[in-house]
Amino acid sequence: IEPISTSIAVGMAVALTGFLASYQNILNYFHECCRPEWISLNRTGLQRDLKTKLFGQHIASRIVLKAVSGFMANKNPKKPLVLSLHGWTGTGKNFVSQLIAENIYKKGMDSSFVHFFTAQHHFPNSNQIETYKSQLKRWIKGSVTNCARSMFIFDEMDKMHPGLIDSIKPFLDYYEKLDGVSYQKAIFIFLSNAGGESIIETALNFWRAGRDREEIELKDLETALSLSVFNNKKSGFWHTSLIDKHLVDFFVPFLPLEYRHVVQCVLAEMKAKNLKPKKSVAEQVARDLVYSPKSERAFAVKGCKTIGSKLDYYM
Ligand SMILES: Nc1ncnc2c1ncn2[C@@H]1O[C@H](COP(=O)(O)OP(=O)(O)OP(=O)(O)O)[C@@H](O)[C@H]1O
Repeated sequence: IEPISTSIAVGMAVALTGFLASYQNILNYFHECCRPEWISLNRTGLQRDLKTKLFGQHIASRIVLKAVSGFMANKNPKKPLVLSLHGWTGTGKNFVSQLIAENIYKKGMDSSFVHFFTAQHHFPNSNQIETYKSQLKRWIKGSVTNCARSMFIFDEMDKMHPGLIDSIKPFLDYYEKLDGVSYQKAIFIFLSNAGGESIIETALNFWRAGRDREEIELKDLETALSLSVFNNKKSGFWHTSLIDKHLVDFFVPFLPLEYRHVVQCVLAEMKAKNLKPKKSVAEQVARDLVYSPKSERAFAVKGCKTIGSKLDYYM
């Protein structure tokens, strides 16, 4: 072996390795991949967003921050994080999922590791359940194989076929590995209106008693989120099966929104649209919404849901 050519060959190999490593680094820098540079919790960011962007949801805010930061700080979770978000329409369930995604994934909801399903859009035909089941299972397995820190959001959970929910149950469980894949670092978020009416009832009792909304505690809503409530035909079946096996880690109640929260939503929407926030216009928009019960006008029937489109009309 000739020493000079050997040194040149070794030198070239080292240089090539170095080049490939830096090329990989550059690639990772520009192209989303399953690494901490792209996926890691910004706890301060999540805390700030929940405090400043989410209105009227002190309980949800607290639970979500604790649940997500505890889970993400755990290097070896025993099971995936499963959150079940409940409440009336337009109260912020999708919005909170978005805030979670934005503070974990650099690309937020646009991340290729965040998967969003909605019952009526993705699984519309009940006669195709078997196809949906195998597609969904394959999708979840493929995604988690690709990246353990994947997030799955299921909207309109109360409209999902029970068979489909059954098919995802194994992924939520305490298995170390399922067919060679570990799901323990994934996050599953279920959104539904189930329990919404009972949450409103509790909030209304506080309102009528002239008590501060912030005084409402999770334990006050426990009945609303209890099995007995979910156990009705309309919204119950899926929950029973998940609760029975203790697969849901946190039930997160969303309170109905009041006039003052709607005003905050309108002002936030103005800011988002680069419009100069005008309180008088925000109050006008909020005043023109429908509230329930009619006599007391306690809670906005559609929460903050239609604000975006309404604002165009008022400005
Ligand atoms: N509590 C809130 N704080 C701030 N903004 C809110 C809140 N609730 C709703 N919004 C605004 O209204 C929009 C619609 O709300 P969102 O989609 O989160 O409602 P939802 O609870 O998921 O309703 P649904 O049950 O009908 O799906 C959000 O994108 C956000 O801009």
